[in-house]
Amino acid sequence: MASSGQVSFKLEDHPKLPKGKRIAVVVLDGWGEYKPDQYNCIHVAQTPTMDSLKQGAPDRWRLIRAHGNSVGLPTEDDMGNSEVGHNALGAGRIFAQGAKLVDLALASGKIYDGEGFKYISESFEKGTLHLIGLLSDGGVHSRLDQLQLLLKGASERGAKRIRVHVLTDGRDVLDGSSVGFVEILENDLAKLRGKGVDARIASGGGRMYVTMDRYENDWDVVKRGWDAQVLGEAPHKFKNAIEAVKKLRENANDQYLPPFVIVDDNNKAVGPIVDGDAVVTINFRADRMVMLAKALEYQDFNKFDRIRVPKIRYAGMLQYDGELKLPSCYLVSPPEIDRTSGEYLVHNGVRTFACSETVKFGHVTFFWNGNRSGYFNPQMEEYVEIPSDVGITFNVQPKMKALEIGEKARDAILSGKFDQVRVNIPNGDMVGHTGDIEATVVACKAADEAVKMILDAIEQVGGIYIVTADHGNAEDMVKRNKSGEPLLDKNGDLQILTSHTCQPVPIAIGGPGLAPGVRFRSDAPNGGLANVAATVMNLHGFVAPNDYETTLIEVADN
Ligand SMILES: O=C(O)[C@H](O)COP(=O)(O)O
Ligand SMILES: [Mn+2]
Ligand SMILES: [Mn+2]
Repeated sequence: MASSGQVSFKLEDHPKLPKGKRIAVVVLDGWGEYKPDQYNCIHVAQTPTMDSLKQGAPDRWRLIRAHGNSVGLPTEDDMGNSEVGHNALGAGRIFAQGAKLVDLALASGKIYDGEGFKYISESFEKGTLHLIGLLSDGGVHSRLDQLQLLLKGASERGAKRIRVHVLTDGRDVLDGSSVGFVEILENDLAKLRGKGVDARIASGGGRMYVTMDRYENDWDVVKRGWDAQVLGEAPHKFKNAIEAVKKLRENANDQYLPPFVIVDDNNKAVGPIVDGDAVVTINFRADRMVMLAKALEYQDFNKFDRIRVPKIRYAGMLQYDGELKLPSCYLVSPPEIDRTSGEYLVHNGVRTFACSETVKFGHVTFFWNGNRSGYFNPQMEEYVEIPSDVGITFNVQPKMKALEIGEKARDAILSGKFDQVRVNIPNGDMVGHTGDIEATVVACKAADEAVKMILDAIEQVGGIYIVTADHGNAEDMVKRNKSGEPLLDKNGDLQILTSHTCQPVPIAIGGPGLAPGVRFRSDAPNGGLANVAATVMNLHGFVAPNDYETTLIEVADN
């Protein structure tokens, strides 16, 4: 992080816009714009506040891009996600993201020349190489093709015994697709065995129930993974991973499969992690790997009883937390997201409040600040986390903590202690991921109510609001063919889309504090999430740094 040294954080005054307005920055998670049909939960739900903002188009409401190249992803087919979305929103520039950086490092072979790979390869002679991560082609946290290349590359460079610990997806990809991904992986491992490499799947489980918790919401999730991956213990034992996933899917979907271990003919786990082994967590995205990284790396650790702590060589696919330097070894350097808008604004006297509930808390803090935990200046900032419900799927509580987030934001706005009040409202996304259409409609209504609460407070204090989203999700809940018609599966059932989408997201500005003449420019039709930071800086009365993506607003002469 270039937070000191040569960098000047002084921002120039905006020639026309005043300082000192209270500004609410509202991010609706998973709230895109799509055609209004019965699978568009935002359309079906009662969302009077968001609907009313739309009336301000084109001057005060428009759409912006939130996927593909506009957020630093490898291709235009890549849907947006929270990490890249909030990185772009907060940093004001487009950085090549983890997915792309790993692609490049694998394609050039540089991944094998780095310190991280050298470090783990010292275990190849005597130990086992364990690869742990999300098994899908979702491209949000990891990608199957990258795992396949790494398996090939590591075995060609001396790994003789490899164990893969798979986490099934069904969240960034269709539910049920896990079987196919395990089959592809098994096929690759069989080929490696044909070449004399002892390569097998050792354990597994569904990502939301095993290992991939985030922001310390529920350490039991990580413990279940630890028990299977490290200790070789799980309630379900199978000889074969394809059979395991098929069987466990009878009672759970891909995201929530219980943990299992693969055992040999003597019922002994084939791949616990032991002294002398190497471990790589293959996800490039940070949030859902940080907790496991801590368990693998920290000597002092009290979040759960690890029972046995093997002496391993551990590397992340990337370094997941730049501030904590976690993990200390990694295969690919993460994007260097420096000089984020949060850091600039704090240096220019903007007192900031950020809030969400646990499952999205790091989005408006950690991701917003360029994958950096902690405050830039604790005197100027306050980050409030509202504890999320634990141990449930959010279709059961689709309102989540939206109103509590709204209340905290309202109070922060009214208190007069902050110039910027920033929130993430999670409902559309978290409930959208469950694939439950009815619940997602309830979720969208609750999110809209939270927005109203915040806008009302802005109205009271003569402030400004900017409302946007990080990517699509709730606006389309079915898989479609190229002409946009819903697709059915082989049983004739609708194929429910649990993942994000590639749709654009809305952005709206307003409030009594908005200076007369402020409107969206018409000459930035391709504007995306990265243009928001400069826009927010303008509304605070500053000009954004030169290398930031351009502002979305202009001040028309009246
Ligand atoms: O981690 C998740 O929940 C999904 O893979 C992506 O959702 P998010 O990018 O909105 O967090
Ligand atoms: Mn999101
Ligand atoms: Mn999501």
